[in-house]
Amino acid sequence: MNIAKVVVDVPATQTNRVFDYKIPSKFQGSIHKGMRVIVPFGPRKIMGFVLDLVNESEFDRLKEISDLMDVTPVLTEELLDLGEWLSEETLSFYISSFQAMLPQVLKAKYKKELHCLSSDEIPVEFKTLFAGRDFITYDEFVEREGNHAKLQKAIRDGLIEVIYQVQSRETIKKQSVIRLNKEAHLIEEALEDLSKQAAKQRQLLHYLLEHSKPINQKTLLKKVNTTRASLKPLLDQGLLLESFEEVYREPYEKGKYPRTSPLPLTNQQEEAIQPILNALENEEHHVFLLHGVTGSGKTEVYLQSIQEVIEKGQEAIVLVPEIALTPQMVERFKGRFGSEVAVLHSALSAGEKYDEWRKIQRKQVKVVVGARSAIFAPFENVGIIIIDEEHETSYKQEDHPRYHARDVAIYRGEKHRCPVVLGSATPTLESFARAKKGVYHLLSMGNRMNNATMPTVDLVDMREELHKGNRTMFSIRLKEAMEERLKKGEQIVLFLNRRGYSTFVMCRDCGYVIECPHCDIALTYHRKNERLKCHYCAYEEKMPSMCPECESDTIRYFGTGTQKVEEALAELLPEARVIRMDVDTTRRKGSHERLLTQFARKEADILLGTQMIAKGLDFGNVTLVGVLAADSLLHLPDFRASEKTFQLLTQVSGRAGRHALPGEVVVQTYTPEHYSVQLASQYDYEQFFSEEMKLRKSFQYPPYYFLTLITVSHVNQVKVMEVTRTIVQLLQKHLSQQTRILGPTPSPLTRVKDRYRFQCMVKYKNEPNQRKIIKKILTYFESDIQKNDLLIQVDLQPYQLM
Ligand SMILES: Nc1ncnc2c1ncn2[C@@H]1O[C@H](COP(=O)(O)OP(=O)(O)OP(=O)(O)O)[C@@H](O)[C@H]1O
Ligand SMILES: [Zn+2]
Ligand SMILES: [Zn+2]
Repeated sequence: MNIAKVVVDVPATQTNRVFDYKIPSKFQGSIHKGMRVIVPFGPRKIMGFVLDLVNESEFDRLKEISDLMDVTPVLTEELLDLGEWLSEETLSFYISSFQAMLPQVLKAKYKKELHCLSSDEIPVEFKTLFAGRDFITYDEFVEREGNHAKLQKAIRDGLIEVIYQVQSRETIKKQSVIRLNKEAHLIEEALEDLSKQAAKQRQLLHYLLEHSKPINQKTLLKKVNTTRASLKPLLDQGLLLESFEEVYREPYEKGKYPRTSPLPLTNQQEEAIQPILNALENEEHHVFLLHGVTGSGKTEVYLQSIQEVIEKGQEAIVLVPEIALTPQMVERFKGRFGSEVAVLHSALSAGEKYDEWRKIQRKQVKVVVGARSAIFAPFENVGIIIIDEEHETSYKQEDHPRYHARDVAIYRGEKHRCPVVLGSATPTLESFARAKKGVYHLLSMGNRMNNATMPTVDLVDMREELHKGNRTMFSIRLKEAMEERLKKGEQIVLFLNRRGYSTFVMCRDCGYVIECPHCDIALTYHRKNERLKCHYCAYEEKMPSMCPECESDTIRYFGTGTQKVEEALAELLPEARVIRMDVDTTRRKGSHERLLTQFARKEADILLGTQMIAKGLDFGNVTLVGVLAADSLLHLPDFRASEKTFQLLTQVSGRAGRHALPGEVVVQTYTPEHYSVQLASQYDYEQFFSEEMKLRKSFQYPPYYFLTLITVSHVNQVKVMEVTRTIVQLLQKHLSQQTRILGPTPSPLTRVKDRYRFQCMVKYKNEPNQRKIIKKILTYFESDIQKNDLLIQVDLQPYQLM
């Protein structure tokens, strides 16, 4: 094999294919599929991935590969195949897909260098700059000289050449290790010769003689309570030897987690796990939907399935939502499987992530627990893939490649012939519908552990509070319930949904929300021209000055933040100790963990937070959960608004009364009659499912229809409108009659970073040629995209409609 097929690091339509490169003889036999290489491309050198090795090329005069970046492949053959599939599925560039599967540090960095070709002839100012060196970095030129015209002339005159160097960002952490460099009797002799004053040096030698093992320098210095200064002479005399050895950056301390063993399963856990174990045994690919109420013990089912996988000598991938990847969650996996577990979490530093990834790549671990991108873990013998809280929208990547981790999981599960388990108390309508149709295998756990009752939910109508003259954000019911808990020393979780405030308009008197007459979603308020707009169909109207329903003038847009709640709490219950958890208080590394530990140690009475506290927390002493504004999600311009509200209310309620003490939930709402609020308060998923499905059917949304969202953006508004209109016309011409194309209409975010955004939405049942057509449309606009900074984003299966 002397020719390599390479995908190059240039994300553009013309370069989105493989290029053939000759393998120079010095690299013959050492280049393998899945390695990163450096190749000449136009005037520069860039990074590329080797997809295949062949003997023949249809092109002659091939350029040669310049260098290798890896010793062993970073992508397995399975992942290479997956990357190609992913690009086709999501209409992304191959290079973006491959890079999405790898840790950030494996992305190439490009550095420009100026090389001096003739030190005699270069102008004098360059002579001083180069100061006799063959080359300098471009950065140094910018800093010290910066005259581009002169540089360009020197390049034209052939005196200076620009060379692009591809660099790897990988860094490997090394630590200094100290060992004896002579036999024991020689060291003892040396000890006798040491001067009396060199007490610390003597201690060092004694210590190493006693322990006779190489030791980490830091540990050694600490043990002997000294510094490098006393070590240095011993190294210089050759009595001791220092070496540098690779270590992993360990974000999670070893041995910190007490080991747990499998719990005897309850009957319903037993029934749920059996089909999974059968699939494992028969090496069959099935997708299981584990529908288990909060606190039903889903995690134990995962753990014992994984146990089985490990015993078979296989590997497990577990996805949990980013915000649920709490220390508590990590502990449950590390507690059971110890150092067999790698954790991939966005809060880790780039270096830590790289090290965790290498443990997987080197097969030093058997389990990876991580957020979305952990689905690309380079295991080669996957035995199970688990997606916890499968309804979470963070499993969809909102950037190139726009993939959903569930789809990737199922694709990999098929390849490895292994089960995929989707778990949730509130599955997505898509998944539950598939389970009902028998595409997925439904496993149900309807009871909590030890048949603990679900907490009772009180719906408090905030309109009535207002009528009673209570204008605070806490209802009388919630206030009393909190006081009661404070007295008893029990704990409270207060939940506020931060997202989507101030966008929809609601009457505070009667709870009326203004919606689009055609789309069943709330209209969005635009402060600038005082208008309400629909972001699906371009319908708009004037912001009314009084409620169309009850003629009250208290109609206004809606919203409040956690900080405001904290202040209000301090006034209402001055004696309560409050921990606020939101993006602001958890920005620093480790702060998330610190706050939760404080709460677990009962150093606070109230945990106040956003989405972050809705998932996965398991505190026995929490007996009250308060939801401050249950409606805030309900009126987002998103057809999934009701589903999201139902999910969130169920998850938040699930935090109360999980152990011995019974729980209570107080939900404050302006629309207590809404079916998603009502049914969440009754824990009636099935009923919610059937109500919501009816609506989806009549308004033609998923899971009955598929959606494609195309968003166009550019600095020139007229251009954006024109391009979007053309796209709509092309789609109308080439897609089938039954397919509906909505738009062009301004995107909900009409301008981002000075770029205007327009969109159109395709609703379809069956469009086998859609990808091909959209690809053609993209090619049609290619030169505008390349030269005029036009951006066309295509999202097949959009989750984020804002
Ligand atoms: N077989 C068992 N025997 C005893 N205790 C168990 C068993 N299985 C689970 N538990 C305990 O029950 C509690 C709830 O379980 P777990 O957190 O796994 O539920 P879950 O279904 O994942 O809930 P959520 O969806 O709310 O995260 C945990 O404290 C767990 O340790
Ligand atoms: Zn509309
Ligand atoms: Zn009203």
